Amino acid sequence: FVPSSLKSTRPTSNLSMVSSVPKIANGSTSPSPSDNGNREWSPSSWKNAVAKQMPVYDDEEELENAVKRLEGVAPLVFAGEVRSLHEKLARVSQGQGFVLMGGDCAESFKEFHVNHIRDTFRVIMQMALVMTFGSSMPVVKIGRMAGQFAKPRSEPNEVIDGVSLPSYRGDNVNGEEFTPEARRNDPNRMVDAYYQSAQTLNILRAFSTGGFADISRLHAWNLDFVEGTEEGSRYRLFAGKVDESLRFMKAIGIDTSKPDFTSVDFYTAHECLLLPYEQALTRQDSLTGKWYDCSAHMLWVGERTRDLDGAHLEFTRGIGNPLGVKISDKCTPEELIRIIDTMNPQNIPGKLSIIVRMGAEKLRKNLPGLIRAVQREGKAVVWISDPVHGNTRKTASGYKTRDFDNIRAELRAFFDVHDEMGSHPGGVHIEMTGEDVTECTGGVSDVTDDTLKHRYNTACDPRLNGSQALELAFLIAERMRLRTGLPPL
Ligand SMILES: O=C[C@H](O)[C@H](O)COP(=O)(O)O
Ligand SMILES: C=C(OP(=O)(O)O)C(=O)O
Ligand SMILES: [Mn+2]
Repeated sequence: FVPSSLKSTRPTSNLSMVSSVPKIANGSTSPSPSDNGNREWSPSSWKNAVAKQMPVYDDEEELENAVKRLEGVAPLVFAGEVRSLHEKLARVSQGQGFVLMGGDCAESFKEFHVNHIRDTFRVIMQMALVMTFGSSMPVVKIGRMAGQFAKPRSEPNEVIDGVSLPSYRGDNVNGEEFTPEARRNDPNRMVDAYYQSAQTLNILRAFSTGGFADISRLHAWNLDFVEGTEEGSRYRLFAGKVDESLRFMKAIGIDTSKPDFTSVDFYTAHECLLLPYEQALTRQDSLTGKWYDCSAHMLWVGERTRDLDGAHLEFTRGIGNPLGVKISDKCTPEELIRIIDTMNPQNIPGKLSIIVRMGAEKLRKNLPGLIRAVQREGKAVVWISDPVHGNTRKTASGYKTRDFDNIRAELRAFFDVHDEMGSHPGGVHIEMTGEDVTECTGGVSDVTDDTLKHRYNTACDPRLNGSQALELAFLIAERMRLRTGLPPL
């Protein structure tokens, strides 16, 4: 199955996208019409709309120079990869598969290390294995990685002991440290973020195809700190069953050393927030004339910037990548349909994912109406649950945290509502890390308000640790299993 828009696309060589680099700093790029809607679109047409959450830079020339440098760098992803993700998402929109998106709330310069990337990648692989084996459905694996830097904030300023400074907006904008120097918006950080993303993607590609993801090595994927937990034992039990299946396959003559068994398709995504960066990485495919944002395979627009007449929808409506949009309880069914019409005017399956994040209670109340509107209008979307962003709370001692029970409750509500509505629960989007952090409370790892301080390392929102993430994977596998008519695990 291939989405119709992709069928008509002539095959491109990977190099076809590095041609024609748009100029943006001086606004001299002549807009070329996009086939995505009737209005003229260009990589810089977002500048005519209101861009919320955008850092203001105090030195225009410094910004222009940084953007120029980025216009000259190599794209991080290529058209063929983007299309292969699109095809997989199209299948999910038709009920065949499940999306797993996960990674840090904010990648940081300080936390950058190959072990950090490896551990997150490994937990995503473990989760995917549990979900695929448990549900007998393909799982599309997407990392919130290699570009997830910019953060929208609730407050423009942060006040500590009577001192007010601009809020931290992600390492590609300013620094976390509470000093005027660190909190200055520095456009050169975009260039640093690009190079870090390139390194991250390089090692992710190596992990995906170089043997690390070989399914016969899955016992080696165990994480030390998951070992002693109930999730660890459940995972080992699963790994044993998969091993047995592999031995059976070998016995009947299937070659399990083939790439199907030894490598995985792994994609990247991040919030499309910092538009000068995204614009500079947007390149035109010389064969098809389509524009792609080559900073990631998939981009999503956040809850705070999804205004119909805003810059973020203007930018994303013109790019060929699969898109997502975050939706809270503030979004009405009518508004959702207008967002869909803007971001996916041709109603191409797999093009748009609706990432719902509102907390269990509000979700049970609001999601049915949103699904009903989508069904009535015949829109092809992928429904994804982000069960973390609607469940953030502050502890008495000031830590931002999330309770595992609330996250699990939102995920259950998501599955329940889709069961009632006859629609397909298409995926999950979580903030997680493979490390043994103490940022979210509860779950088998039993973090409490008092122990949050032990390993609270996040640069922004609290992440699930490896065992909490695995626990969610088992829950998802169980629910998907029931839907496919398989007996409980
Ligand atoms: O990751 C999402 C947002 O950037 C984050 O939740 C905002 O957090 P804040 O409410 O502390 O600004
Ligand atoms: C900013 C984020 O989410 P939302 O737009 O849902 O608040 C995020 O995913 O980090
Ligand atoms: Mn977040």
